[in-house]
Parts: sequence; C-alpha cells; structure tokens
Amino acid sequence: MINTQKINRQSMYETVMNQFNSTADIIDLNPNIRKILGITNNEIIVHFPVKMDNGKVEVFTGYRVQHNNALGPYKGGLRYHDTVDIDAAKALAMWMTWKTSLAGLPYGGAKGGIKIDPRNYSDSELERITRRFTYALGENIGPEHDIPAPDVNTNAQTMAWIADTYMSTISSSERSHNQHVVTGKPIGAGGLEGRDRATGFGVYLSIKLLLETRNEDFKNKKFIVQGFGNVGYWASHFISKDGGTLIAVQDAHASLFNENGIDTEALAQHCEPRKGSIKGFKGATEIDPEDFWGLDCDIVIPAALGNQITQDNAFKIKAAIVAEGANGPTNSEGEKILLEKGITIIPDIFCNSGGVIGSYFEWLQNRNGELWQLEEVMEKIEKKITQNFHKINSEVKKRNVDWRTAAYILAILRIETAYNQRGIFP
Ligand SMILES: NC(=O)C1=CN([C@@H]2O[C@H](COP(=O)(O)OP(=O)(O)OC[C@H]3O[C@@H](n4cnc5c(N)ncnc54)[C@H](O)[C@@H]3O)[C@@H](O)[C@H]2O)C=CC1
Ligand SMILES: O=C(O)CCC(=O)C(=O)O
Repeated sequence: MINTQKINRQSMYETVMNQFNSTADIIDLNPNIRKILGITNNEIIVHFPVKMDNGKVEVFTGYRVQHNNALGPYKGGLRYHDTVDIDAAKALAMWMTWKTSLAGLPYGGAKGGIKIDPRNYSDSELERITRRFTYALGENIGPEHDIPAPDVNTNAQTMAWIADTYMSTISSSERSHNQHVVTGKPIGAGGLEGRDRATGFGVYLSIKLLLETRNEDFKNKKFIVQGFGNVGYWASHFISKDGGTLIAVQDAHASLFNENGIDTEALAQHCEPRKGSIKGFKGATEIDPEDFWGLDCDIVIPAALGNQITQDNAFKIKAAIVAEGANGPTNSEGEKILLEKGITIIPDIFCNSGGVIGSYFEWLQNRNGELWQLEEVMEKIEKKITQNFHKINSEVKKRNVDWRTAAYILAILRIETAYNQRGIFP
C-alpha cells in the first residue's frame, strides 16, 4: 500500500509535461505544434446526481479530457478512483495521445473517470452512477469522436452499461451500428475475444522481446508486480507460463512475498472480482510494503497507479528491467535514479499499449460487422507490438537514448508529420 503523502510530490501532469518538453527540445519540434500538444483540446467536468440504495441522492463529479485528435478520434479509458481529478485526467489523456501515435493507430488521446471509491457502492448503485455519467457526457463521446475503454476499477460490465445508455440516447435506426462507442465490452455485447488479456499480454511480450535482444528468456527470472488487477494478473499469467517466477505482489491492501514463487492462478482465484484483494492469500507471507521495491529480482512491473517509483524508493530497486504496465508509474526523479543505475525502463506508452491495440481491433470488428476469434486477435496484437518494439529499438540505437526518449521521439514525430502534411504550419 502506498503512502499518498510521498506520491503527491510531483504530479503525473508534471511528469508527462517534463517528458514532452524534453522530447520537443531533442527533435526541435515546430513551436506551433509544441503549443498545441502542450495543452489539452477539451476538458469536460460534469456533476450529476444519483439516487442511492437508501433513497438519498449523492452528487458525483466525472471528468473527460480530450487531449489531441490530430491522428483520429479521441481514445482512452475511464477510471473510477479517489485520485481522479482534472490534473490526473489531463496527464493520462496526454499519455494516450503519445501511446496511440507510437502504436501506429488512427486515434488521438483522451482519459477520464469519476472521483469515487467503487468499493463503497453496491453493483446497482455503480450501474446507476455509470448510466448517469454517460448521460451527463452526452455527445462528448461517440464512436467516431471519443471512445472510452476500461481502466482502474472499471471493466467489461461498466463498458456494457455505457454502450447501452449511449445507444438509448440515439435514434433507433442508428443503434445497431454504434456499439463501438466504447471498447472492452463483454464478448456477448460486441466485445473482442482477447481484449481482457491484451494489456497484460503486451507487457509480457515487451519484456520477452527485450530479453531476446540480450539472448535471455524468462527461465530463472524472478519478477515482482504492483497491482493484481487486469494488467497485473494477465502479465503475471503470461510470464509465469513462459517460465518466470512471481516472487512478490503488492495491491492496495497488502504486500505478499514467497521466494519459491507465488502461484499466479491460485492468487487470481483468491481475489474475488471487482472488490477482490490479494490480502489473506495462504501461498505467500505478508511483508512490510516499504520492503516491496527493494526485493531481489530481475524484473519489476508496476501495474497499479501513477507516481509509484520516485526518489523515495527508486534507489532500492535491484532489477535490471522495470516494465511499466501502469500509466506514469515512474516520476522524473525516480526515472533519473533508475537510469543512473543502468536499469532499462520499458516505457508505459509502449509497454501497456496492447490494451489500446486490442481496443482498436474491437472497434474495427464492430465497425465492419465482423466477429474475430481469439487466436487471430492475439496474433494481430503480437505482430503490431513486435513491429513497434523493433522501431523503438532502432531509435534507441540510432540516437543512443533510453527507451522512453526513443518512444516519445517516434510518437511526437508522427503527430508533427500529420500536422505538417495537412499544411497547417508550413
Ligand atoms: N486495463 C487496461 O486495459 C489498461 C490499464 N492500464 C493501466 O494499468 C494500471 C492498472 O490498471 P488495471 O489493471 O486495469 O486496473 P484494475 O482496477 O484492474 O487493478 C488495479 C490494481 O492496482 C491495485 N492498486 C490500487 N491502488 C493501489 C495502491 N495504492 N498500491 C498498490 N496497489 C494498488 C489494486 O488493488 C488492483 O490490484 C493503471 O495504471 C491503468 O491506467 C494501461 C493500459 C490499459
Ligand atoms: O483501450 C483503450 O482504449 C485505452 C486503454 C487505456 O486507458 C490505456 O491504454 O491507458
């Protein structure tokens, strides 16, 4: 569990702006484009009332920030968490713009959510909250305009409620072909086979590809994971299946350690859906959360919230690789320390891009009226991530820079090219 006083030192917004500005300097980004990308296009804040199970009305605050749509419709998740505010949504929306650009997708970037701890609400309250949020967002979302997806504490069920509510607001003749207003839906409601595991699979694959460049694989490799939700679980599943040993897991409630290995599937079974936690799992010992980052291992996977690896703990990390499953888990000071120690950071905008790549395939599937099988989806995701890995690796070598810098250069250059080709800033 994290000490929030420490994580608030540098905001995620400051982190993403540092990353953007240092890249803009390196590539000598057109100053007009720099101005545009340095701000967000639209920041939507909605307050909406919902009747609770006890009959009382509570008013909630929801956010949707649309950063940039030079490459296509806005795309990015919705998060239900206490830490959601306008600055967090702005930072996360910017990361989406870089991520979709780097991945080679026809999308821009957006992010949003509700400031709420979903554990305090019943399922039927969450359904009403989600539906009222969707009404409040109104035409700010749409299948060709802004397409939400799952993020922290939201899931396929949340997306199904949004799609159903959105479709009830449009004309009946439009309903049958607007399912792609959100991605990450349940399979029976237009979802894509494999979207559930797509992000974790991408995290696994990005590490595997990096290990291959070093003539290594997962055998005899020990890894630790912060966050055992969608991303943390699926990343652990694929790495364990490929020979890696999960020795520690931390979530919002506990930190667990077993030097002989934690059974990923047994731990997943222990966590009941949505409100689940790793706490109380019998196959590992609970440790002090402060000891988590310093454990002796080869790979560290932050897969929870932003600003987790900072100047307060980066110096403790002994692993050779930090693979960013989460968005913005490493702040600027933390990154400096890791790089000085010679640790390779696989940056979030590449490492967790399997999710939005899967979402793109779901969007195409819905748009084209097709149904894709799991095997072909996973092959397509693997192909795209592998191609992107090689592009970043070439940039790392060509410019002799770290992986985040290389990824940012590619992402921002693609957007700059789009603006230039449109002839806006000759
Ligand atoms: N779900 C997706 O497809 C994608 C998610 N991501 C990012 O991955 C990260 C995790 O997302 P999901 O797995 O979808 O969320 P989730 O809601 O399924 O799981 C979140 C996990 O983080 C843990 N957590 C929350 N607060 C914590 C704290 N203070 N300390 C330690 N652990 C804490 C929770 O206990 C839970 O295990 C987020 O940063 C998200 O933006 C990135 C790309 C796509
Ligand atoms: O699948 C998507 O559209 C976006 C998922 C997301 O929020 C992310 O990649 O951070």
